[in-house]
Amino acid sequence: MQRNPSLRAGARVYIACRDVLKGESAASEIRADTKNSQVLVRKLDLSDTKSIRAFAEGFLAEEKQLHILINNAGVMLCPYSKTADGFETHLAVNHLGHFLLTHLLLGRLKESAPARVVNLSSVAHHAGKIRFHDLQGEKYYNRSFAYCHSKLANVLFTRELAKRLKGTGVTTYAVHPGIVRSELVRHSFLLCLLWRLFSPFLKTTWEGAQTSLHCALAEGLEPLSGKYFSDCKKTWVSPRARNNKMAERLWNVSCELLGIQWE
Ligand SMILES: NC(=O)C1=CN([C@@H]2O[C@H](COP(=O)(O)OP(=O)(O)OC[C@H]3O[C@@H](n4cnc5c(N)ncnc54)[C@H](OP(=O)(O)O)[C@@H]3O)[C@@H](O)[C@H]2O)C=CC1
Ligand SMILES: CC1=C(/C=C/C(C)=C/C=C/C(C)=C/C=O)C(C)(C)CCC1
Repeated sequence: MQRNPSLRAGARVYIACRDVLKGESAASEIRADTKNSQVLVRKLDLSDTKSIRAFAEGFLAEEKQLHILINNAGVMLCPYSKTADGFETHLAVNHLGHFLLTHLLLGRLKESAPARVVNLSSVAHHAGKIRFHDLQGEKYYNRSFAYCHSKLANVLFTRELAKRLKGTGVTTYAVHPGIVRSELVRHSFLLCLLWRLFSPFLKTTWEGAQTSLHCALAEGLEPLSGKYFSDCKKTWVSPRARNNKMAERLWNVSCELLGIQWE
């Protein structure tokens, strides 16, 4: 696949990011590469519900259409911390932030249907559990498992969202991008070392983007809404990720935590 396919197709793309300077530098590269000037950078800090609401408000005022939402941002192996809203950081950034953002933008996605929501998960979801009795990790915290739990939440969110979106023309997919040579390992000295040593065997960021792009752009994926993809193919998920009761409970708890009502 070529670089930046949706931009080459003439789409307007928003880079929603916490570091606007970093976003602008990426946007300049993409503009130069695609000759499409329609790359816009906006501030979005997924660890802060105020920032998510401000981004969504600005976006909805600016844009009458939204066809593809890629919930890509993620953090891994963070030392224990809570966000301004009082949520454990992995849960907040990797799950609740995307959950709230999708909720706020869903009306526009429905109006623009056919439309798609792509949620970045991970093979790490296999080791995840939803610890409803201790969602904020106050009783027990392990930073590797905290990441795995949040990535399971991404698969369960995708599953429940697909169920609720049936018949709307909006479909959704969960993605494992592969093991990618990115900055995700920044909090672990050991993984930074492994990533360097094994760098030639890891996917490049370009390769890592292909499954997300496939789910966002490939024709005929609508019957697979709610499924999990790796290497551009529907792939097996863990038994917990197939648990509809767990998906529904996580949905309800997420709404309660965020103080939202999702019909
Ligand atoms: N790399 C891999 O091997 C794998 C990655 N994944 C998933 O892929 C997705 C992309 O990760 P990857 O590109 O590898 O990792 P990177 O760390 O390179 O990219 C993650 C991005 O998320 C952004 N981000 C982090 N916190 C926030 C926040 N609070 N608000 C807004 N943006 C934020 C980062 O912003 P900033 O640039 O400012 O740091 C960064 O741009 C993640 O969801 C990850 O879990 C899944 C499986 C394997
Ligand atoms: C042991 C080992 C590796 C480690 C892989 C790990 C630890 C991957 C974790 C990936 C995660 C958690 C991705 C994010 O979701 C390498 C570097 C592949 C090289 C071969 C030896």
